[in-house]
Amino acid sequence: MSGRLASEYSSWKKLQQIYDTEHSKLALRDLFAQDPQRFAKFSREYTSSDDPSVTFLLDFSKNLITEPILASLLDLVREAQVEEYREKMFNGEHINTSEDRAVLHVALRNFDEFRINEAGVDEVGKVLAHIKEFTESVRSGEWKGYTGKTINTIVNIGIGGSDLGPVMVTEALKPYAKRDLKAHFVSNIDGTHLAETLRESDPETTLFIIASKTFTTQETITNAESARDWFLATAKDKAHVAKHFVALSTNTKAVTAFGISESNMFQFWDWVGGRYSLWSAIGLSIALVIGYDNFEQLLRGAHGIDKHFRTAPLEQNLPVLLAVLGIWYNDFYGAQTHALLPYDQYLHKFADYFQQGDMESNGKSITKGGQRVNYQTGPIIWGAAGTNGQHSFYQLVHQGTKLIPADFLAPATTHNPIAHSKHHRILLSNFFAQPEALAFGKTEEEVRKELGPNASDALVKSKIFEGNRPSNSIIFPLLTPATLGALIALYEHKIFTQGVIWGINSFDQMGVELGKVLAKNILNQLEKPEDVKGHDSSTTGLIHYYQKWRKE
Ligand SMILES: O=P(O)(O)OC[C@H]1O[C@H](O)[C@H](O)[C@@H](O)[C@@H]1O
Repeated sequence: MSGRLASEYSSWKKLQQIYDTEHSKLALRDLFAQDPQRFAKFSREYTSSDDPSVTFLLDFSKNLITEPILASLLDLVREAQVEEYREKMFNGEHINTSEDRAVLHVALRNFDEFRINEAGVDEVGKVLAHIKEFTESVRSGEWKGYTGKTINTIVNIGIGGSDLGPVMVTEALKPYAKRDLKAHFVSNIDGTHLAETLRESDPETTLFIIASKTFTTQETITNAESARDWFLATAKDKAHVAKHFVALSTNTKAVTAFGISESNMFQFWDWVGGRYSLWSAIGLSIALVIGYDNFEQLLRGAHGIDKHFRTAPLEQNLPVLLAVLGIWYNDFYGAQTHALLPYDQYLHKFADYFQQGDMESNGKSITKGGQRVNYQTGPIIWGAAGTNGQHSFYQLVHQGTKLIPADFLAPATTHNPIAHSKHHRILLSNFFAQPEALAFGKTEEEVRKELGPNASDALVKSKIFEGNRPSNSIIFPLLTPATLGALIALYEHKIFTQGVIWGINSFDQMGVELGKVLAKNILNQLEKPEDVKGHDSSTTGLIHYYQKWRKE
């Protein structure tokens, strides 16, 4: 990010030229046939320097690249000064320029490395100790509700980054969960979300965790107030709130005004972006569910990738490699989306999580210098756990008109080896088969041979798989807390690298504001038709229609 548009870099221009002259000739079938070393050249194994059990293989050989293309992509990384910006991030420089903030989620999991001079960084250890002490007291049953009963239900109330990380991680690490502690996550302002959760909860044994960086988010505060009303309808005395409500926030004033005492507040800081906050106090629900030690493992796993990202040469640097491959398709091939396809039921929220992680970070069209970009920025992230997706949208991925680069992720071993791991072998056979089918397809000749001489042309054509559809495969031994931490950090730094190349600020989210402001105004106009003012005819018509039906 040098103040210039990415498209002005000579490496970008070179990539455009390579694309124009070579892309029609780039065929995975040929590339593999020509080079028996292709897998060896285009795959890397990561092993954490702290903990050898945290390891995975990234195979990116099924991408539409050659060694010169990869070299040019890495030149782009250099020309965009990604390494300099990476240092700025780790050093706590205020790279979130629009909000004048440091971007230091890496400091939350920094167990041994670097020193940063930023308010709050020194307190990270203190907050972790608070999380440890509190989670141990709740999990052991020492912490009692207002009638002396132990807590058996937690309800995290938060939205966006104060919800998605804890949801994704507690699902992913269910094998490590304390099974007699039920965890619910209420995010939506739709009263249904809270009502259905409260139906399953008992005020005497439920702990509410109000998770909000700003403590001003309309959804969260409204849900928290209604939860408090529900609690007090039984508990009566406001003093009992202290045993059943804690807050995770940067805003002490608003937390205490809500009625939660500072001692029941877990602090974090403005240099933790919402979508990067699961490593902070926002992870309290994770620590409650899987225990503090496992939570710390999650952080340590991420820290291992931080060190890798910071020190590995670009050719070996996994987040950088994922980033440039994404740029190749997004900016030169015109791919609009990127699919995350974990072959692991426990990772069924992984794509949801990175929808915010990636799209809120890189869904920008103005550079840090205020210029409109003339290229594509962040991709649309989507996906679902395998093999379910295969029975729904894979048809389009294999034979549709769109190019959909995808990451396939899978654990080599399972936490649930039922039927002697038969399920897992079937799952993995699909994990191996899908990228193979996407890359190599099925030729007309192969289809004709299979169908025999009497098959109609139309039938033959409908069964052809063009192939040449790129993917990455990531395989790891087992989904442990530390491995999950490493995988999340891998994608965080991929997103960072892409943002720097595109010259955008990956750490603000101005695009979510306008709708909020309009909703506030409309909320005041919902009562009477004559109040509905200042809108277009469509919005006015919709509100009027609602008013015909509204009950209270
Ligand atoms: O944690 P909070 O302050 O309640 O914010 C919750 C979420 O809402 C905002 O609108 C942002 O778009 C998200 O980045 C954020 O994670």
